[in-house]
Amino acid sequence: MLQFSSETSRKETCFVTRDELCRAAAAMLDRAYIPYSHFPVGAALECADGTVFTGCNIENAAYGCTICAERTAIFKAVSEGHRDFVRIVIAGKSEDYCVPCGSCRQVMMEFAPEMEVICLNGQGQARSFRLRELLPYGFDQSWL
Ligand SMILES: O=c1ccn([C@H]2C[C@H](O)[C@@H](CO)O2)c(=O)[nH]1
Ligand SMILES: [Zn+2]
Repeated sequence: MLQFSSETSRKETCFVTRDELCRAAAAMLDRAYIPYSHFPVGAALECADGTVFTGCNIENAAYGCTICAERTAIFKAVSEGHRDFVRIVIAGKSEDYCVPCGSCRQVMMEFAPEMEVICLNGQGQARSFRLRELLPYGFDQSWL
């Protein structure tokens, strides 16, 4: 868990700039455990109160046990009592913007259907989406 203090601080809580959030996501690329794919991904998730949770992808010899960077960050947040997500940055190293997989989109939909998803490529360029754009007609609690 990270708490940033910057000039963007509002009220008594600390809020992170988009740039800081992008840097936090990119810094997680070095933590990725990727002996099989060699495809590092980093993530930084901002909660409504300004708390930031980071994550990386963690692979396993039983490939299906692999967890994505986004879900690492989200599950860290939920397990610490945070469910109100504002935005997530996903950082990759390739030329293409690193977009979230279907499972991660579904997990984001559970908690924050209106959240912003910012995808970075290896050059640090960003492309921003709304989760609803990435997962139209997503399945949620309203169906149950
Ligand atoms: O958005 C994504 C897409 C893929 N991966 C990981 C899973 C696996 O470790 C590697 C290759 O799929 O990248 C993520 O962490 N996030
Ligand atoms: Zn994923």
